[in-house]
Amino acid sequence: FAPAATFGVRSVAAPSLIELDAKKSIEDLSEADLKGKKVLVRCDVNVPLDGKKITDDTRIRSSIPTIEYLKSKGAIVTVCSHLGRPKSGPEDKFSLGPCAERMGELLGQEVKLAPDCIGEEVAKMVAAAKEGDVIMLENTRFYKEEEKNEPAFVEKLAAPFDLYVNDAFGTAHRAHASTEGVTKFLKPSVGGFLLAKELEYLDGAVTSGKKPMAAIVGGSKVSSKITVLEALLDKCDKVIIGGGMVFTFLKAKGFSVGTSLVEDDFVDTAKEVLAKAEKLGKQIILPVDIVVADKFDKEANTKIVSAEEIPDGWMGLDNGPESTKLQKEALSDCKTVIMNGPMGVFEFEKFAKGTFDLVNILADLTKEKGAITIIGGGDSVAATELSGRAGDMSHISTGGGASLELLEGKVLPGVAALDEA
Ligand SMILES: Nc1ncnc2c1ncn2[C@@H]1O[C@H](COP(=O)(O)OP(=O)(O)O)[C@@H](O)[C@H]1O
Ligand SMILES: O=C(OP(=O)(O)O)[C@H](O)COP(=O)(O)O
Repeated sequence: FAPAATFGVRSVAAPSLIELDAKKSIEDLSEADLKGKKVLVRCDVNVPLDGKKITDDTRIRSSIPTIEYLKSKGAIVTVCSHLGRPKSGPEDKFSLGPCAERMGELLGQEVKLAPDCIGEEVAKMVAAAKEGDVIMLENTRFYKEEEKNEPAFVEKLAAPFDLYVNDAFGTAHRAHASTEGVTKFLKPSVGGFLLAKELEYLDGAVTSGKKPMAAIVGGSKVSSKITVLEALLDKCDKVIIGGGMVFTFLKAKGFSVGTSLVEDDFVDTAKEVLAKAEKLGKQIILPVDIVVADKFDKEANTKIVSAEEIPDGWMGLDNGPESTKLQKEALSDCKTVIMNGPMGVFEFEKFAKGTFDLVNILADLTKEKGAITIIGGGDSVAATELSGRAGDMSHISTGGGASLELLEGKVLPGVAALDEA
């Protein structure tokens, strides 16, 4: 790996996809390394919420083995994570309270929520904790310095701890204070079980993935994910675009998109992606019909329109049935499929069909044709669990953007920054 200091906010290309064996894991630590030691564990407990109710706890459940292991070795465990994308400081709706409570239920012990992620109160709580205790710090993104990876903040975050474990696969593509910066202040800095499991599976599936290979990219994080698409065209035979990602592409093609989600700054990127696909002779499958709504509401009035004729004042919130047919046809010969991002606002029943139908298509592809299907991302996994077909997929990944960047051939900064084995 290149030295961590050379990594920016996004990951960088590397000659080999993942040199996991080159990185230290918690299993490389001795009893003495852990007994009575204060361990900062970076998890990704960025779960989907309906108010304060967790609608899918996959990411929390996946974090448990590493925490149990550390406890069993007599460590004092403190978990940190972000939740959502708070814009300006602490906001109650982004509090990690529900995650601490759920983690406590899963561990069968209290997980105390610290009032902050840095500062005196946190230091006191950690100092007073006993072997086997688990504390959760409040949302690291309540400080803008987290995403900026500012050394002064990193130092404060690291201060109460002896060592660091990164188990946040879902955030490993971000070079943030709690995923990358902190490794410069805490030694050893090692990977946890979830991180290792994800990298191991995805490395195999991607480097020796059978062709034809397809990537399905939807959801609402347009600017995060549109930049990955160009590179994905090199790896994949087909790219299916859905969800909120669609409208930036439709705009790039010159169609009107009503009040749909569009990131105007990325219309040119969409044009470049379309041009590259044409040059390479790769298929980009965009929806041909869209379920539109007169407002963003579960009770909105809806109708199905051509993707080329979204009326003024209406917003696209799901794929239409003809689009699903096209997707099914395109996927029918694929041997490896990776999906990140739902096809519509599946949280509202009226806009869930495009996502659930596609999930069924993928599950059938695995069951009936033996295709490798990988579903990644908090909301994509939530939708797959909700549909009851999660068990029929080859792999449910806790990382969406992280999986896509791996598929793209990048080394993730959260992994690159860990100690060499
Ligand atoms: N057409 C759309 N317009 C607005 N939001 C959408 C649209 N389609 C899907 N979404 C939203 O995208 C969100 C998930 O996006 P994202 O975070 O990128 O996926 P994941 O968590 O699987 O990585 C969901 O909450 C869903 O409601
Ligand atoms: O949910 C996440 O990513 P994902 O939606 O790509 O799976 C991770 O927690 C990272 O969150 P971020 O995209 O706000 O940095």
